[in-house]
Order: sequence, then C-alpha cells, then structure tokens
Amino acid sequence: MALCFAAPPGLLSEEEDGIYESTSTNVEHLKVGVDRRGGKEEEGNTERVQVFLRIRPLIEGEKDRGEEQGCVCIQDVETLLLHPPREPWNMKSTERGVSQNVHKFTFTKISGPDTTQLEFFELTMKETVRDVLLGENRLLYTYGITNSGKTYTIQGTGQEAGLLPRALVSVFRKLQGRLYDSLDLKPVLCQEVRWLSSTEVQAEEMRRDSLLKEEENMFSQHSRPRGGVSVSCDSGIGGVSLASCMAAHLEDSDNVCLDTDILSHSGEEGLEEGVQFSVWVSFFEIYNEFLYDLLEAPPTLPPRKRATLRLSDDRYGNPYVKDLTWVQVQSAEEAWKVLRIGHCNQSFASTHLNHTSSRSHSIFSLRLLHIHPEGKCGKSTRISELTVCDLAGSERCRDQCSGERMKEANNINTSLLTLGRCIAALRHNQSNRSRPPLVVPFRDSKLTRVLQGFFSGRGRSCMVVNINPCGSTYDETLQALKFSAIATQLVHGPPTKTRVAYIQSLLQEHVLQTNESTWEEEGEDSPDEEGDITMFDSESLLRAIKVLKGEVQRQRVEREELEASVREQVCSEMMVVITRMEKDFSETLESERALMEERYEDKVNNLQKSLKRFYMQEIEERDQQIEQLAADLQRSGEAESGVSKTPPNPEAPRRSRHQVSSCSSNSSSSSSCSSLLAEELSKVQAELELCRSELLEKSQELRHYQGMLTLPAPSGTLTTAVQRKLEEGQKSLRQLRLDLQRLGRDLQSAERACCHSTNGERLRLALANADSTLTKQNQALGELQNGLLLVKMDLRKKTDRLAKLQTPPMPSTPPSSCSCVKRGCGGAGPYAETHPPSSFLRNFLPGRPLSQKAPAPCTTKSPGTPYSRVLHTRQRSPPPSPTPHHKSRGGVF
Ligand SMILES: Nc1ncnc2c1ncn2[C@@H]1O[C@H](COP(=O)(O)OP(=O)(O)OP(=O)(O)O)[C@@H](O)[C@H]1O
Repeated sequence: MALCFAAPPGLLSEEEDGIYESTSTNVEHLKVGVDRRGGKEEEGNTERVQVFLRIRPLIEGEKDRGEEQGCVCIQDVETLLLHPPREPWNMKSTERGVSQNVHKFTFTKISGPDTTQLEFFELTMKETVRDVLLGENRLLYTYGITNSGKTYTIQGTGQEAGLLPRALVSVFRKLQGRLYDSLDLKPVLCQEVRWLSSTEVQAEEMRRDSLLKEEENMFSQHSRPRGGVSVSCDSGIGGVSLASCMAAHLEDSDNVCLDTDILSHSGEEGLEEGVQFSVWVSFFEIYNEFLYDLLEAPPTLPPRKRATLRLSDDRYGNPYVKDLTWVQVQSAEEAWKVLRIGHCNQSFASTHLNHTSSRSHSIFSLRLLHIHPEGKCGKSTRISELTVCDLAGSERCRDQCSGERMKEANNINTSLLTLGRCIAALRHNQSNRSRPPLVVPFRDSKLTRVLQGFFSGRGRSCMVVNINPCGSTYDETLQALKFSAIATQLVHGPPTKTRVAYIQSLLQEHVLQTNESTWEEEGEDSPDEEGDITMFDSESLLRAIKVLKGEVQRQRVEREELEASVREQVCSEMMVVITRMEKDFSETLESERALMEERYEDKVNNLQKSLKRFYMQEIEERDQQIEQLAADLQRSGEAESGVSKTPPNPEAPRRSRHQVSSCSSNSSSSSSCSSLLAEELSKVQAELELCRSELLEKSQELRHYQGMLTLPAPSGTLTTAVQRKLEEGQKSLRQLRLDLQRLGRDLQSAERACCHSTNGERLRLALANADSTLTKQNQALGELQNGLLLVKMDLRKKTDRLAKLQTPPMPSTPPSSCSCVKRGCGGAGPYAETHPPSSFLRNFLPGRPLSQKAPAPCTTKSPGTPYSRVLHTRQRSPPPSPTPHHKSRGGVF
C-alpha cells in the first residue's frame, strides 16, 4: 500500500503531495512513481531540472562506531529506497509510532558509494561545462546534511579532485589557443575602473564608453545574471600579482593533484570558429547572512573584522554582488590556486559530526568572455557563467554545544529553508499556470538572491544531493531527500535563445512594413533559433527596438480602446441589471407592504376581539360578584329590619360599595358615569342606614312618649281622642316603615342595576322612584310631626288639667320641664309649650328652622341631618338621560 508522506511545513502544496512516496516494506506493492527524469517533456519543450544523488561510503570513524547502513537501498540507477533504521532511538518524532514505511525517491541518476570522482564528474559536470563554453549560464549546487560529502564532491581531496577542479581543467583544455589578451578586455568587465591610473583614465575613456555601451546592449538582450564586475587594484590581474600570496596559501592547503589526467576527454568540439575567450573567476561566501569576498586577504591587525559585500540590482533588476573581486586566470592551475586561496579564507569549524564542517555557503564563479574580433561593428562580446555552490549542510541546532555554532546552524537552516520555499513556489507556479502565481521569496535570504537568476530563466541549475548511509542521521537524510524530490519536479524556464528568434521575427515584420522587396532579398536568412544576440549589429537591434516601441504603442492604444469598450459594455449591462433590480425591489416592497398591512389588520382585529372577550368575561365575573354581594346586602338588610333589630352592619354596604366602585373602575374607562352612579348609590345607602338608625331612635322615643301618655282609668273623652290620634300616629309610623322598606328594596334594585353597568337608565329610574318615595315619606313625616306636635300639646294641656284636678297645685317644676331637661333641651315652660321639643324637631326637620329663637348651637353644630343630606343628594343626582331608554343602553354601557 503506497502512502504519501507529509511534506515539511510550508514546503509543499496539496498538488505536490505524491512527489515522493512512502511504501510499506512489501515491495510488491510499490507504486510506480511519476517520471522525474530530466528528459524532454512533451509539452512546452521544457526540461526538468537535473537532480543527482550521491551516496558516500561509510568513513572510518563511522565504521568504528558501528553505524547502521541498511537504511539506504538503491533500487536502480534512478530509484532509491529509504528504510527506517532498526534502532528506534534513531527515529525522530515524525516517524515514531508510524508503521515501518519505506520511502521511495527517484532522481536523474544515483551514484553509489563506489562511484569515483571522475565518474561523477562525467555524469554531472561534463555537459554543464560544454554548455558554458557554448555561452550558457549554469549553476551546480550541492545539498545535503552536514558530513554527507558535499565539499568532497565539489573540491575533492588528494588525488580525488572534485567537480570544480575537473571543470576548470576541462574549460582550459577546451580553450587552449583561444585565450584572448586580457588587458584589452578589462574595460569590458569593469564598471569601476579602479585598476587604471588617473593618467590612463582619459585615454581609455572613449574606448571604454563605447565598449560599455556595447556590453549593456548585450546584457539587455542576452538576459543573464550579471554580477558587478570589478577588479581590485591590490589583487592585480591575470594571476600575476597573486602569485606571491598564492604561494603562501598553497603551502597550507590540501595538495590536490590538478594534472591533465584528471579528465578523460579533451578537445574543443562545439566551439564557435574564431571566437576567443577570456576567463575570470570570483569566490565569495555567505556566512551568517553576510557576504564575504574570499579573494580578499583577511585583515591581519585587530579588529580582524572582514569587510562585507553588498548585494545590488543592476538597472535590469538582476542582483549582483557589488565590489566583488574578479580575477582573470590564464590556466586551470591559476584558477585552482585562486580557489585554494579562497578556500583558506572560508569559514570552517569542527563539529561533532565533521571536524572540517563548512559553516558557510561558498560560491565560486567562472565567467567566460566570448570575444568576436570580427564583429559587424567591431569587437563584440558575450558572457557565460559557471557557478558552483557548495551549500553548508543542514543540521540539528540542538546538536551544537557552542553558541557560535548554534547561530551558524540557525542561519544555515534558515537560508536552506528559504531555498526550499523558493523551489516549492517555482514548482507551484509551473504546475498551476492557470492560477495566479505565488511570489517566490528570493529576497528572504542572501543565498536565494544570489542564485535567483538561475531559477528565473536566465540560466539552468543542476542539483547534487549528498547523503550518507548512516542510520543515526536517518531523519535529516529523509528531510533532505524530500526537499530534493520537490526540486526534481522543477522545469527550466524558457531558454534565452528563443529571444533571438523573436528579434528576428520583429526585424522581418519591420522590413515587411517598410519595404517588402528589401525583405525578399534579405529573407534568405531564415530565423536562426540557435543564433546568438551578438549576431545582430547595433542598427538591427535599434530597428528591433523601434519595432518593439511601435508594437508597445499599438498594444497600448488597443488596450485603451478595449478597456473603453469593456467599460461601456459593463456600464450598459450594469444599468440593465440595476433597472431590473430596482423594479424587482419595488415590486417586492409593494407586496411586502400589502402583506404587512393585511397581517397587522388581522392582528389588530384579533387583539380587539381578544380584548373584548377578556373584558366581557371580566364584567361578567364582576357582575356575578356584585349580584352575590347585593344578595348578601339584601339579606343583611332584611336581617337588620327584622325582629332581631340588630344594628346594621356598616361593613356590608361599604364592602358592597367598594366592590361596586372597584367593579366600575375596572370595567372600563368609558364607564365613568356608572362609577358616579355607584358613588351616589353608596352615599344613598349610607344615608339610608343613618335614616334607619334615626328612625329606630325616634320610634323608641315615640314609644316612650306613648308610655308617658298612658293615663289611668278616669280619662274621659280626652283620653279617647288622644288614643285615636295615637293610633293614627302609629298607623302613619307603620306606613312609614313600610315605605322605608320599599325604599330599601328600591335602593337594592338600583344597586343591582348600577352593578350591571349596562342598566344606567334603570338605575336612574330607581333612584328617581326612591327620590319620590323619600319625598312622600318626608311629607308623611311632616304630617306625622305636626300630628304629634298637636297631640303633645293636647296631651300637655290635658296633663296639666289632670294634674290640677288630681293634685293641689305645687310650686315645683312642672313635669314637662323635667322631660325637657331629660331631653336635654333646657327650654322654659312657655316656650316649651308653644313649640315642639327642639331636638325632636331638629332631628326631623333640621333643614327648616322651626323658630328664629331656636338654640344657636344646634343649628350651627348640625347644619343638616342625614335625611336632609339625602334629600340634598337626591337633588344633586344626575338628571335622567334625555335619550330614549333603548338608546341609552347601547351608550356607555
Ligand atoms: N564519496 C566519498 N568517498 C569517500 N569519502 C567521502 C566521500 N564523500 C565524503 N567523504 C568523506 O566524508 C567526510 C565528510 O565530507 P565533507 O566534509 O565533504 O562533508 P560535507 O557535507 O561537506 O560536510 P559539511 O556540510 O559539514 O561541510 C570527509 O572526511 C570526506 O572525506
């Protein structure tokens, strides 16, 4: 079962899963990987980046330690299987707990531990050197963990010269007899002619300007990475002045054999006829994210701080190392010596894995100036470059015990991670052309900035992955292989030579536009895909530029027109859409409004209904309560007026009144009239009660008088008359009681009517009846009073007469005065005889003073009896409604 391994964070996107594979140990189920070889692709005629794997043998110390070496297994020349180590402590967290997976990687070519330096050179460098001699730019860089054999591969040791010395030998062998006089070419390379004396500057100025102009033209069309070329005065030229320092350095350096036998081939196949070459080399390192020129002698005096170099962009945006020393070399030996000098200045340190571990990325560059002495407008040049980069090895920071080593390891890992991100981004952009491209983070580290040109189509890169077979470094090796797996998916950018064809087509177009016949004559030269930019003279290039300018102008106008028409079209379409939307919105709004109206109408109706129902229920409940209270009231009233003669319970009517008033107030705000009536009723009831109590009092008083009037046997005719009058008075009194009972019943019915709250008219009628009844009673009482007064006077006369008859006259107080005293009137005899007792009359007719001589306190202290208040209240009661009875029912109630 094939399993895809997760890529390192930030290094792989989803599409890149599956670039490398992990499989179970059952090799029968191995999934066949995609073709990762650097062959021609069917589409786009682009080539995959070549990635070579080199596995070094175990060295002595590792053998002594008993390092496990069964992890790395070469399946075939292109496929590697990486088995996890048997000892579990060698595995890191990424592998722990996971089944024993086998990782499968495919490379352009795999070199095993037995591969010699020569074999590896022929495998990797041979073609690269040939391409550089043909004018291409090439980069070869080694990648791997520390102590994996990178430096060994690049430089070699002893008799085993590495790729770089072999490349130098190869270059100079092929350039034998073609090396150009270097002095004439200095201005071509120098942007800062520091090596010239002030007197020579003026003489060289004219020539240099023309050459620089030519060089600039060439660079602009040639599109290649261009470094700032400068020659240090101190370092001299051509290796002549370097000889002394070389001798000193070379004594300390390894004695690499650089004889001509290190290469098995020679010859100058493929080189252009008549072209001469000049070779220049530079060597610098990137240490802790600073650039140092390795060909500059380190300061001997303290502070021994090395001068750093700066990265700059030329006017075409291509990065180059400013003020870097370029040394012209005439032979492989000279170049090798320069390399060794730089190697001596390079930062090395002893780590626990490698006692000569590179702590920096070292970059050696060789530039070839292709000189065409017989160019159409004089001398023309072309520059090609071979850059060999020995990257520092990735390592675990925690393995470093020194703070300086830790810092170096951090910087190394950061820059390598950035390189990985750049490659991943490039890979993403190449495989997802329809999507917007990712920004390639070249600027995130110095290393990627320096190498940017080789990844941006201005050259080609080739990668050598070094691994060691040690099981102890399994995890780091796995990460390095994963990184290289991404690089195998990269394709090279379009080759620069296609630009030549483009320029040719532009020139053809221009000629066709201007003069067709002329073109026909010149048209015999077909576009040369394999040609070089130097084949064009300056006039042709100027014409091409002119055509390009015209084309740019035309396209600009076209674009503006297109933009205007697109804008117009978009505007009109937008207007249509907006109009439609507006219409739709207004329709929707209208329907929404109607819907809302309907909904709220329903809601209001429902609310009205529910409120009506609620209040009806409330009123019914209150009616029932009031009826019950009224019944209670009636019962209590009957009980009071019964034989028991119990005093009336003032609480009951009060409670009834309270119920009535609360009922009325709660029924609705519109029943204010009913509440008024209820108030009136309650007042009437209260006064009625008072009347009752007063009536009872008077009845008792009357009985008392009757008892007093009871005469002995010889009463005669007077007694009979008094008896008759008394009977009449009793009769009137009974009638009065009956009237009062009827009045009570009327009042109760009025109270019920009021409590019904819809029968206001009935209540008014009942009250009017009660009023008339009270008036009648008033009259009856008045008559009774008069009768009683007469009876009293008569009785007094008779009593006096009887007293005179029965007993001799006594000088004492007459009994009438005693009775008056008893009654509390305190009046004199004559006054008492001619007038009724004041309290009696005052109690019955207080509103009408019987005499002007009536005692002032009585009239002032009691301005009106309850009865008079009743009468007064009746007069103030609201008049009956003028509206017909049936209309008033539908009114307030
Ligand atoms: N192919 C090989 N055959 C024999 N010995 C080798 C081979 N490759 C590497 N070695 C030895 O392995 C050791 C480490 O090699 P080297 O210094 O080149 O590693 P490195 O990757 O450059 O390490 P660092 O990144 O720390 O500089 C050296 O002693 C070297 O001689």
